Amino acid sequence: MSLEFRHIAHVYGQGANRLRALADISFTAPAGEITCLLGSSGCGKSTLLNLTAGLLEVQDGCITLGSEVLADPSHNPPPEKRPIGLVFQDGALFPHMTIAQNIAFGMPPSERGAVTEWLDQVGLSGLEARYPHELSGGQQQRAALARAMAPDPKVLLMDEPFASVDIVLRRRLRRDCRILLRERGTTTILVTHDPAEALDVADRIAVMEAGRIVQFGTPAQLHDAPATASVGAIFGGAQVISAERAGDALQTVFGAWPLTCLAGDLPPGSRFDLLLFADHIDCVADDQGLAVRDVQTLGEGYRVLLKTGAGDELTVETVLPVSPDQRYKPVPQPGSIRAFASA
Ligand SMILES: Nc1ncnc2c1ncn2[C@@H]1O[C@H](COP(=O)(O)OP(=O)(O)OP(=O)(O)O)[C@@H](O)[C@H]1O
Repeated sequence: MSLEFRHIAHVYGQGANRLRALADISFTAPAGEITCLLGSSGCGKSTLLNLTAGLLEVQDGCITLGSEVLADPSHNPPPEKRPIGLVFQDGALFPHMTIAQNIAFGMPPSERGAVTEWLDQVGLSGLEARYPHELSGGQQQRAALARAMAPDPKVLLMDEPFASVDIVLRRRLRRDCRILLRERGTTTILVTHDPAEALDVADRIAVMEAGRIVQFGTPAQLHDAPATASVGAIFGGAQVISAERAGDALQTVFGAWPLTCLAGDLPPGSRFDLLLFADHIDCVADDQGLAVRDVQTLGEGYRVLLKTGAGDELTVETVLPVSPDQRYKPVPQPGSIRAFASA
């Protein structure tokens, strides 16, 4: 079943403490897909998740599940009355119950025989009699996932579910989770601030900034036609810098670059956000250029951090050797930069 958000707004506090956390959020998380809410800290991801779970009351707008209203200002059922499973960052297993008891919690008594299957599905066979503190962080997250999914919820909400496990295990957990969710066709919303994680697991991504959806689409749609420079910067190695038009050039803190470095036309206006990639910028020795702050050796070539006198930094990648004592001018390759009207 698809989960649809229509014109959701949310305010915390009153008077001088009033804070608008969400404004006019509308999108549909398609049935059986994984939709990621991606954005930096404080952009409103958890608020939207908590409104869906019933941990917060919907003040404005409407959330529907399939053809039914899940919540609106006149109808805010408590979490236990919603067909929703929840997984948080720390797993939040019941500490006084064994892993088997945790997974069985919420399952109808007639189906509790399936606990063994769930233990197998999440790779915890043989650990059913252990208590949560006797498992590793990753194993606890697997148990939390099984507990949330065992009652067969129509929707699964996950808030930074892999954040507390180390990077190697995180990749495996993500992969296992993605496979399991796809197999079961569970409509899932996953909150993350990590673009790599969103790209790794998401069928769709809702990019959030300051309480709004900046863009909603598949990873390919976001890659091919980013709505803003910051959406484009989700993809590895991208940098965003400000520029102004100065005749036939773009003036930046790193120098003036010809309009021929643009991919496509310059949008209307005079101030722009430029999206550029480190491996599309050449590094030209120039005594009037920028100082080298750091050089990192890559498999082939070097990643160089250049710095202006005012402290602005730009990363470039080059196959030519770079001397830390030499100054360099960064020169973007023709057709390599995308320009967006500055907000
Ligand atoms: N209970 C609350 N009372 C007042 N303000 C709150 C409350 N909860 C969240 N906020 C504020 O609402 C805004 C959105 O918070 P929210 O937790 O939804 O963001 P987030 O994107 O999930 O952030 P993070 O990634 O850090 O968890 C922030 O400015 C936050 O300070």
